[in-house]
Amino acid sequence: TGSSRPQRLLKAVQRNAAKGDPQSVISAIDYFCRHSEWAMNVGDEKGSILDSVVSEVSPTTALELGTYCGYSTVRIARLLPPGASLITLEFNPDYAAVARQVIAHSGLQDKIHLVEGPSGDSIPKLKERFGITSLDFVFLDHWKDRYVPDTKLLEECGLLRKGSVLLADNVICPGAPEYLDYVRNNPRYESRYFQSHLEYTNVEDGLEKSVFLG
Ligand SMILES: Cn1ncc2cc([C@H](O)c3cccc(CNC(=O)c4cc(-c5ccc(F)cc5)cc(O)c4O)c3)ccc21
Ligand SMILES: [Mg+2]
Repeated sequence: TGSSRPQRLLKAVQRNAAKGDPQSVISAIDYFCRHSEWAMNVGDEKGSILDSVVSEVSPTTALELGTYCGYSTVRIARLLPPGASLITLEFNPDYAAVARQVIAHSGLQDKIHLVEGPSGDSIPKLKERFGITSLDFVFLDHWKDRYVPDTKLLEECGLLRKGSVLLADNVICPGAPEYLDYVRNNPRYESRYFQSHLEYTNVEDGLEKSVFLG
């Protein structure tokens, strides 16, 4: 049978991006998604907002929920300070296989730990598995109905500390209404909405940045 969209996206990276050059990997994916096939990467417009938040936080330990093809994984990892690392969770083995190759092409594999499996299973094991005490930054981009349960799970596992920053994709499209309700009406979070557009379109979407107050 034929190739999948993630596999075609990977081919575009391998053909058009320079090995070891994260920016060229990002540009190759954005070009492919604008001119060949739309794919659910955070994209360049929301990606610039992601970049500014990651740069501001400069996390030592970062977590991403939902790797997909590794586009935002590379975007985040390229901005990490020396010695910092990004853990990214992906349950779909086909997506994980493509993401590993996209990450390898970028040359950032030493800063990234891709864990295969559902977030609900992996989150409780992060402390023991990676020897972390808390997370400085979390990017939520997996199933939108998992944003609230996984945020509660991060709290329960003691993975958030005063100042931990959560950044959630797609809070308008496809939408995460329960999540917006949770973080905006919770005294333990200080939230702010960054208006933007759905990747590669002019449909409204945005990112919600929420700081855990402890
Ligand atoms: C539990 N667990 N643990 C790890 C983990 C990892 C995954 C996968 O990475 C995965 C698979 C399928 C869907 C998603 C969520 N993403 C989306 O659904 C999305 C949609 C659109 C959009 C917007 C408009 C449309 F018309 C169509 C799609 C735009 C976007 O940016 C998205 O992120 C994530 C899933 C559950 C997981
Ligand atoms: Mg998304």
